[in-house]
Amino acid sequence: CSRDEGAPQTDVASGESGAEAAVSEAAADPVAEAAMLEGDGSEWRVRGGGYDEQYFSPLTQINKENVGELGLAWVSDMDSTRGLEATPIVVDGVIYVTSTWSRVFAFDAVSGETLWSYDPKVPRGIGRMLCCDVVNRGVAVHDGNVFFGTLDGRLISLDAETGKPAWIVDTIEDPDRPYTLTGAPRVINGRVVIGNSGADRGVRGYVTAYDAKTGEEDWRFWIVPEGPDAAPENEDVAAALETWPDDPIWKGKGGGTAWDAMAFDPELNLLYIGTGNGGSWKRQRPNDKTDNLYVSSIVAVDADTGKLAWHYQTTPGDMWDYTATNSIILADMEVDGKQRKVLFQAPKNGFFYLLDRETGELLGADKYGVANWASHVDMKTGRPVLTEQANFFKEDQLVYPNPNGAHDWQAMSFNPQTGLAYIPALDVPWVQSTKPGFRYFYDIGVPARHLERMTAGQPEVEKGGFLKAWDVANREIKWKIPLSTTWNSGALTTASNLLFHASGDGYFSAYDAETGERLLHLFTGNSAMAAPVTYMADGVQYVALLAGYGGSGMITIGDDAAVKTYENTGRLLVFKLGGGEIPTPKKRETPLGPAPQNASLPPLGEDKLAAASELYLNCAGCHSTGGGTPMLPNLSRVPELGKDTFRSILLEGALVPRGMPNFGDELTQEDVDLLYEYISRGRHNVPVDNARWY
Ligand SMILES: O=C(O)c1cc(C(=O)O)c2c(n1)C(=O)C(=O)c1cc(C(=O)O)[nH]c1-2
Repeated sequence: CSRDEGAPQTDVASGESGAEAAVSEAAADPVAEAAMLEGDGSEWRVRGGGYDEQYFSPLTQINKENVGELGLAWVSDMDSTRGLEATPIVVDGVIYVTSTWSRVFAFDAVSGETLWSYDPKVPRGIGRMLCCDVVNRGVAVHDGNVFFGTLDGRLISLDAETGKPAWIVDTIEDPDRPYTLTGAPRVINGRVVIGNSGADRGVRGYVTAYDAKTGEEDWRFWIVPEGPDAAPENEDVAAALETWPDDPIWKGKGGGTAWDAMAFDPELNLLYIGTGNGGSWKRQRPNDKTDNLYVSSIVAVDADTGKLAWHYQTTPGDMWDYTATNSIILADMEVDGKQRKVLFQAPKNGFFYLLDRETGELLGADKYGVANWASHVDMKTGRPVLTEQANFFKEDQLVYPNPNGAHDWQAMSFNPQTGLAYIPALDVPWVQSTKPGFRYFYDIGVPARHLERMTAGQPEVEKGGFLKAWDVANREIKWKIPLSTTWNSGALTTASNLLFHASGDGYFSAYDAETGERLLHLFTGNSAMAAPVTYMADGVQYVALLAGYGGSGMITIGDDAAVKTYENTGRLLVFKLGGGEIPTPKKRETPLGPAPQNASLPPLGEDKLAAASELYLNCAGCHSTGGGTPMLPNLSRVPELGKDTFRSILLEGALVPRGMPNFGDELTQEDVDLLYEYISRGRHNVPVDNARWY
């Protein structure tokens, strides 16, 4: 990690009335504050449209009859060709949104004019530490300030009007550990709450609350213990420690990082946090005996103290990257004849969980996707009943879901009128293996094989990407829409019973939220991942979509993805009734796909080829195989650069300023020369065994 480059400064202003006074003042009436933030829906002030994270808007100007008339109001270039994941936040006529490399933009919500932008100058070498692209999931806006996290772990408060920093704090506990940060902060009771990322590389996850006025740290919730020999910080950590093995190997690396979902109930004053996978997917945590709390869990903490109220672990002793960081939605509804305050989640593991959010009582756990790692959840114990496929140590098993889950971070939405939750879902298997593979994972090999080969002879399931409507109270799928790509956008639903969604094939669509009938199908030419939002300005309802493909879908896009034909030009697209034509991004000069191998060079020989393809796994995590990814340069141009330049890129970091990390500490010159020969022969264009997830 090159944290020394452009190192974060701590610049904590001392608030006039002191941290405590500021926090308690803002917390005076959390219920009234939550109602104010949700308002009448004309703004989109908090991430999910409200603290309940429903991604539901009460706006009705756009309805089933007129939605077909949507066209472009304005479009803004996000200066990015990689993944864009932010939910736009709309306050006082301004849209605040983040781009790649944790940059923030403020646009006039009506004209699209750029009001200001802020670049925190994240050290570009950090790309190597990230599991899933140089993404950011957006800002929080509160009381005249814009808060956001940076890839290198800073939390920054900007003046909402000018974009100038008010304070900057470093949220990273230990700069020598491979922490990163991609999630959006939430402002709750006058505190800015933020988690972090890096579980796959071995960090100890935590969530911290800072005073919104001053940046002073107020409380921290440790998701996992430090290690078997370390004194627990408090009784919640002590309780968690009981569920970990007495083996120093997981020390400091337990994982559980909270990198996306949070929701808040102001009446109960409980903050709900979704936690991530274990720091090692296997081996180091003998999970047959230990649950590894609070990994892959929903934890409810007191919003003023960070003290645990209850927890529910969706995947005890997780070994499959089955994070529970996915959307957590709060609603009040009748379940089995009883009115309940519920919370629900469709985490990666394929089960839809319905909980009483006051107590954590499990009310339902039902498969919403294909999941063969567990047969069912025992409603008495709340635990999944594992199948043979769950055995990590048995080679070549086809497991559903894969590590992108049956649903990843893309926002699920909930319409209280239809009672349906809309899940951007995928049913795609993978093959887990303990053989060495991607070196990216700090201690394990998790290669995958070709889906076609591995699924031969397996029972047929309908694989692919879907938009699924889940009846929350009745605990069943109502309908699902098949999509031609597996990696698609978050969902938005409105009081007109509309459902908005964008797919990887470049279409922005609206559906009847009751039936799933498609009412709008607009070609934008952009593959999108982030959730659309809606707002009103000067009596006009707008729908905004941030579009730019990447994230962990970067190496797994389907053949129909628009980014194969069009440039992955990051854009904020804003629609209104009677709007205009949508200009598509520029077409690629050569559509992406496997390029020919170079037959003019002598073959490498079996041993060298095997060694080179193993080395290439270092590259494949981002650059993929079979012709490269749409987000990063196609390595077929490497021979044009020549061997010396290739060496200087990999061993000296010549392209670090452009986001290509330096591998000088890991690869030798001999390795690099071998890679050069491999790529020069076009071998990286051959989709090799073990080099793709699916
Ligand atoms: O364990 C982690 O800390 C962590 C972090 C992130 C991230 O910060 O983006 C992702 C994941 N895990 C992950 O498991 C995952 O599927 C994922 C997808 C994406 C994305 O942006 O598309 N990020 C992440």
